[in-house]
Amino acid sequence: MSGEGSGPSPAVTCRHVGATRGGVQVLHDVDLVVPPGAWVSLVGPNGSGKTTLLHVLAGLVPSSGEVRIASVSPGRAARRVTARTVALMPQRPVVPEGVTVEELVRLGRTPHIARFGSETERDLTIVNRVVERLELGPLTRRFATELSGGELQRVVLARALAQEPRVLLLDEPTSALDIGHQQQVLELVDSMRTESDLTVIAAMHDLTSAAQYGDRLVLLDRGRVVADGTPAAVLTVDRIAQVYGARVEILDRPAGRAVLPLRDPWKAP
Ligand SMILES: Nc1ncnc2c1ncn2[C@@H]1O[C@H](COP(=O)(O)OP(=O)(O)OP(=O)(O)O)[C@@H](O)[C@H]1O
Repeated sequence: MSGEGSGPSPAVTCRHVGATRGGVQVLHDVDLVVPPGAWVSLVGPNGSGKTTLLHVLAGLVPSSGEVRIASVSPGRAARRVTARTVALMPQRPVVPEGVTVEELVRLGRTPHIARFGSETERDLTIVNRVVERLELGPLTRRFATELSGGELQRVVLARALAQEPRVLLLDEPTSALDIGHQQQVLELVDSMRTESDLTVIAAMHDLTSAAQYGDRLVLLDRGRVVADGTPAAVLTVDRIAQVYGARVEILDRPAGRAVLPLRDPWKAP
């Protein structure tokens, strides 16, 4: 599962990566090699370091060890170069006042526009295509600050996709979405992944979605990778009990592994 060997160059390489937040070490010795076109679901309890790892990969948080996205070192390369290679859909997007949905999505093209240049026909075509695929047409003239949480989440994903990155980092991409939009968004990302060899690394709390969309799961616990493999290898009843302190049943379905939370039968009415 490492993606090493004689295949294509990895899309993502982390070797012995560590990171501190507020003076505390929150990532320890993370090794991760991801081939182009893979979907890696990053799972783990609250505070286990998922967002920190995504921010390290996006070059937003300094780290020790080696980090490469394609041939770019995100913490060291110029921001524009990094932003043409890797896009982050943040968990808590910050939206400036007075910016419309269309303007926000168009901001995704900024790293591709020459300094002092303006948008080309191609930039506008890409923005329109993303808006159409996420069915955002009716929202384009609205102010982004006035959207619902789920609407904003889809707009922020559109901005990241308009960036045309090689690697897309998603931080809880469906946390504010209803069940229909969850499926729509995850299917869309998956089809863009297969169409354009996009590499996806998605932090997800929903273990069923993580297993059904990810061909590989990386489980973090207290800043360390404690399991890395197929959903079937990583998601076991015992491991979920140990890492999350949760009681679950595992269901194997044609679409993949499903994780069903169960109430303690002694406490149920
Ligand atoms: N800016 C910060 N300053 C200080 N500590 C931080 C900061 N950001 C994160 N941390 C701490 O780093 C640790 C890892 O946080 P992180 O957000 O990466 O976890 P997570 O797995 O994404 O959590 P969640 O599932 O709750 O979103 C936590 O203990 C968190 O409190």
